[in-house]
Amino acid sequence: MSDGLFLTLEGIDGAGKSSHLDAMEALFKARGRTVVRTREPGGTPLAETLRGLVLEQAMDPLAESLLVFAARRDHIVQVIEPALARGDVVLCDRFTDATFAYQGAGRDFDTQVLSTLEQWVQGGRGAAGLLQPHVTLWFDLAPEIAAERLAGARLPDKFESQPVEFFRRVAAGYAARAAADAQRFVRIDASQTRDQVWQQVETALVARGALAPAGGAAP
Ligand SMILES: Nc1ncnc2c1ncn2[C@@H]1O[C@H](COP(=O)(O)OP(=O)(O)OP(=O)(O)O)[C@@H](O)[C@H]1O
Ligand SMILES: Cc1cn([C@H]2C[C@H](O)[C@@H](COP(=O)(O)O)O2)c(=O)[nH]c1=O
Repeated sequence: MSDGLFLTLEGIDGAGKSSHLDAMEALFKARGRTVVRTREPGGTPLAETLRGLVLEQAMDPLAESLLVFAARRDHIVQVIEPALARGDVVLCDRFTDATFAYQGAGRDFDTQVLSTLEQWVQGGRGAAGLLQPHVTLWFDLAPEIAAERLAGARLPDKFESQPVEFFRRVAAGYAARAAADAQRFVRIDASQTRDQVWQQVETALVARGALAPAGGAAP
C-alpha cells in the first residue's frame, strides 16, 4: 500500500462532525495532499441509492445492516481502495463503526453477524488484513445536547427521529468500539465551542502523525 490515509469521523447525529470537514480538507490540501471527501452510507451512485432507502424506509435490522454493508462494499471497491492506492487522503463521514453503533447497539442487532459482514466486506486483502481507517475521530456528545442542536436545523430523517434512548445506546456503542480499539480512535469532546472542537481535531491529527507529508511518518 502507498501513503494513503484513511480518516473517518463518527458520532451520534448532531454531534457536529460534518461542521469540520471543510477545514480538515483545507488542512490536508495546504500540505499538498489530494483529498477524497466522501460519506457512508454513500459515496458512489449505487451506495447513494441505498442510502436513500436506509434513511427513508422502515426495515428490520438485518435488512438495514445488509444494505449498509452492500453500500460499503461498492464504496470500498469503487472509491476508497483506489484512492488509498494513489496515496490520497480519504476523509469519510462515518464507516463501519456506525454500523456497530446504530444497528448493533442502537437496534440491538447481533454483533457477531455484523463482524461476519465486516470480514466479508472489508477482508479479502490477504496479508493486508481487514480494511480499517488509520484514524477515527469520535465526536462524543450527550444525546440531549445533540437533539437540541438538531432541533430546527433540518427535517429529521429516520434515524434523527429516534428517541433519546436510542441515541444513548448508539453513544454507548461508540464508546465500546473506541475502548476496543484505542489506538485507532481519538475521542473529541464535542460539547465545546466549534473553535475548541476544531483545536482538538487539529491536535489529534498532529498527534497521530496524519499531517506528515506523504512519504513521511506512517499514520
Ligand atoms: N460545537 C458546536 N456548538 C454548537 N453547535 C454546533 C457545534 N458544532 C456543530 N453545531 C451545530 O449542530 C448542528 C449539527 O452539526 P453537524 O451537522 O456538523 O453534525 P453531524 O455530526 O454532522 O450530524 P449528522 O451526523 O446528523 O449529519 C448544526 O446545526 C451545527 O451548526
Ligand atoms: C454508515 C451508517 C450510518 N448510519 C446512519 C447514521 C446516520 O443517522 C445516517 C447517516 O446520516 P448522516 O447525516 O450522513 O450522518 O445513517 C447507520 O445507521 N449505519 C451505518 O452503517
